[in-house]
This record gives sequence, C-alpha cells and structure tokens, in this order.
Amino acid sequence: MAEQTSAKYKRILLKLSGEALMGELDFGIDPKVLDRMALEIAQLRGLGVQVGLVIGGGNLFRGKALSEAGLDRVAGDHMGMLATVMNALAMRDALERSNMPTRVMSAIPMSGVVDHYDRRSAIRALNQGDVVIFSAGTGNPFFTTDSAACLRGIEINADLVLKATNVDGVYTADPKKDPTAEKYDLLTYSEVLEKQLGVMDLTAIVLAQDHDMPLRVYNMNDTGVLGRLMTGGEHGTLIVSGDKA
Ligand SMILES: Nc1ncnc2c1ncn2[C@@H]1O[C@H](COP(=O)(O)OP(=O)(O)OP(=O)(O)O)[C@@H](O)[C@H]1O
Ligand SMILES: O=c1ccn([C@@H]2O[C@H](COP(=O)(O)O)[C@@H](O)[C@H]2O)c(=O)[nH]1
Repeated sequence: MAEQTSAKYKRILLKLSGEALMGELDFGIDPKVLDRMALEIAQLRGLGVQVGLVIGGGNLFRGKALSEAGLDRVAGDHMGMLATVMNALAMRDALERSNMPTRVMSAIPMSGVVDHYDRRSAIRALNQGDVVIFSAGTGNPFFTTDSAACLRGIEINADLVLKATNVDGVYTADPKKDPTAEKYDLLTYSEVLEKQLGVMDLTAIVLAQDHDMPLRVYNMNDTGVLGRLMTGGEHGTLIVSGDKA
C-alpha cells in the first residue's frame, strides 16, 4: 500500500557531501555529523518521505587528487568508490541506531558486506520504508557521486535530487574562493552548463536535464532545513528546465 505523506515530495534522492562528513576533522568521519544527519533523515521519514541516499567520498579519497599525486587514475577512482562504501556503512550504523531500517547497496559487488545494487529491490525497500544507501557511485571510473546521485534518482523515479553540501547553494563563482560571489535562488540546467557553475559536476547536470529531474543544492550544516524543504520551504538553489523556471 502506498505510504501516506504530508510532504510536498513522496520520494527523494539525497546526496551528502563526503567532505562535509569530516565536520571539524581534517580527514575521515565525524560521528556528530552522522548523528545529526540521521536525525534529519528521521524527520523526513516521519513526514512519510521515502529516502534514497548517495554519499560522496571526498572526506577519504578522490581519484583525481590521487592521480595528481602519481597514482593510476582508474586505481584512484576505485579507491574513491570504495571510500563511498565506507561512508555508507558508517551512515547505516547511525541510521539504525536512530531506529531507521537501512539497506546499503553497492554498484561494485561486495558479497557478505553489502547488497549488490538492484533497482527493483531498491524500489521495494523504499516502498516498505527502508532508507536505501546507494554506494560505490556508478561503479565506473571517471564519474563522480553527483552523477551517481542523478542516475539513481532517475532510476528510482525520485521527485527531487537534493545535493547537501557545505555552501548555501549555487553562486556566480566558488564562494570559498570569491567573497564577492552571489547566490542564485533559481537556475535552469542550461544556465548552469553555459556559466560552468562548479558546485556540481556537469555530467550530472546534463543527465538531470535529459530526464527533467529537478535538483536542489543546499547547506547541510543548517539544521532543520531538510525538513522545511519537504514542506515547501525555500532554501539554497533550485535547478530546473527553462519552462519550469
Ligand atoms: N559556483 C559555485 N557555487 C557554489 N559552490 C561552488 C561553485 N563552484 C565551486 N563550488 C564548490 O563546490 C563545492 C561542492 O562541494 P562538495 O563537497 O559537495 O563536492 P563534491 O565533490 O560533490 O562532494 P564530496 O565532498 O563528497 O567529494 C563547494 O564546497 C564549493 O566550494
Ligand atoms: O561513479 C563514480 C563515483 C565516484 N568515483 C570516485 O570516487 C571518488 C569520490 O566521489 P566524489 O563524488 O568525489 O565524492 C571520486 O572522486 C572518484 O574518484 C568514481 O570513480 N565513479
């Protein structure tokens, strides 16, 4: 039976930045950030919203940085994807401690550790109220977890892909480097592509554009925003097609 929801969205795909999981640390995972995110996700489940998660790996390894340090790029990307599985295991632990049944699926088979990704099983698990974490990105090198988030969001027919990051939305330039950068409330996919706005990788934007998947970028350090977004609040930046902007 379809779950009742008082929220604007029935099913979302939430992409959490790996880097933001570090919290105050220089590397790794800050358990306080995991616990806070688990509480926010519990709020969504309380509203009846089905939640798919993709977690980045930037707190541990990124293939590009490893290859710049001399490692083979594909080996580096494999390490990055494995990093996302570690983050997924840590997030599952935090979610289950908050009494939320959680499934971790991996695009790279990892028998005995997590389930192999299967779209139909994922949709069944979401319908029965489990949080589903899609780990190991797309399973292919040269991609990022932004693309994995859009891909899985489209596959599970999510109503919205949310990118939870450590800036307030999409700006005219990287706000960490340019203090004069200004934030957009609304953008079209074409504007993000034309202006090459770097908050999300452009492959992910093209995929979302091709499938008309709305995207929202917001700051995951703002407690309570996620719940408010589900009930029609406006935070961060919404990215949609020209006819909906
Ligand atoms: N135009 C822009 N608007 C906003 N942020 C931008 C822009 N250009 C670059 N950025 C940067 O993009 C970053 C996005 O960060 P995030 O950590 O989510 O990246 P990621 O690589 O997708 O995730 P991960 O940390 O998991 O690797 C922000 O921290 C910000 O500094
Ligand atoms: O589909 C994918 C997704 C990710 N990777 C590698 O993992 C790291 C971590 O992901 P982020 O999106 O940067 O957080 C990424 O840098 C890639 O090296 C991948 O190869 N394929």
